[in-house]
Amino acid sequence: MPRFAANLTLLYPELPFLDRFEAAASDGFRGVEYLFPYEWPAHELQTRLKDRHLTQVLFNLPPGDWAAGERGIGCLPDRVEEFRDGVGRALEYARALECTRLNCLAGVKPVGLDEGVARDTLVANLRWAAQQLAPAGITLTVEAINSRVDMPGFFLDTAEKTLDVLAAADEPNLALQYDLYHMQIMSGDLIRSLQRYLSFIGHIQFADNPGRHEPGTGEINFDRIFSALDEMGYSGWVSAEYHPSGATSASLSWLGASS
Ligand SMILES: O=C(O)C(=O)[C@@H](O)CO
Ligand SMILES: [Mg+2]
Repeated sequence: MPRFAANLTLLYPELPFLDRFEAAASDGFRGVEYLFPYEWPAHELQTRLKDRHLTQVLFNLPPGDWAAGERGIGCLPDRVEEFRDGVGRALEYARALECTRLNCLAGVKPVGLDEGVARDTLVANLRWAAQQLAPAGITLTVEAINSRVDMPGFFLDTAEKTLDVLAAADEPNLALQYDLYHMQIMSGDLIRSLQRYLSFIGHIQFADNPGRHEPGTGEINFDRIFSALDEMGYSGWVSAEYHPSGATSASLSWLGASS
């Protein structure tokens, strides 16, 4: 079965954030991720990881003003300096947390911004960021996020668009972040698409659809998908990034069934 990680931003909402590491380890997770580490001192996070022998699997580059609705600044031509500062900040945390994977959010394209300008900006930003991160052994993933339900206007909303941008940026440490929940909404045909894009995938996340809750609450056949990932030889992390429909530990029967 795949190596499962817990997304601590979405899982264990019943606990204060810093207590979620302990809870995830007690439930059997060996890896954790979360959206952003930046509001906590790195040493606080380091201690939680070390105490429970957890691997920090991934976190996102700074996304701009998240509270104001920004969802990344990678495609915004007037924010390149801020993007570059964010890469430096993320690198400091990644070093402290021994994290070898960062994710870049492309952002929502403002209505008046030319598509080509947004794409060129993103390609140049990704190339620059990948080159900064490579000496530290870090892979930069780029996530395709559905623009139908969760992030209207998100610039990269399909695996195909994301791979096109990655090919243009053309750096060896760039990869696709494949979130089964978003891809089910945008295109479906999940197993065939995982097979097709396997060599470009650097990280996988999941939630059932509709609802973005745990496996078994929606239409996705997770037993079949997890087996298929094994059959394909996928050896990376697969992170649970869902809103538990009740207490988190009670939502993990998929983990028990698979370990
Ligand atoms: O919304 C998602 O899906 C995510 O993975 C967030 O971390 C934004 O990247
Ligand atoms: Mg995701």
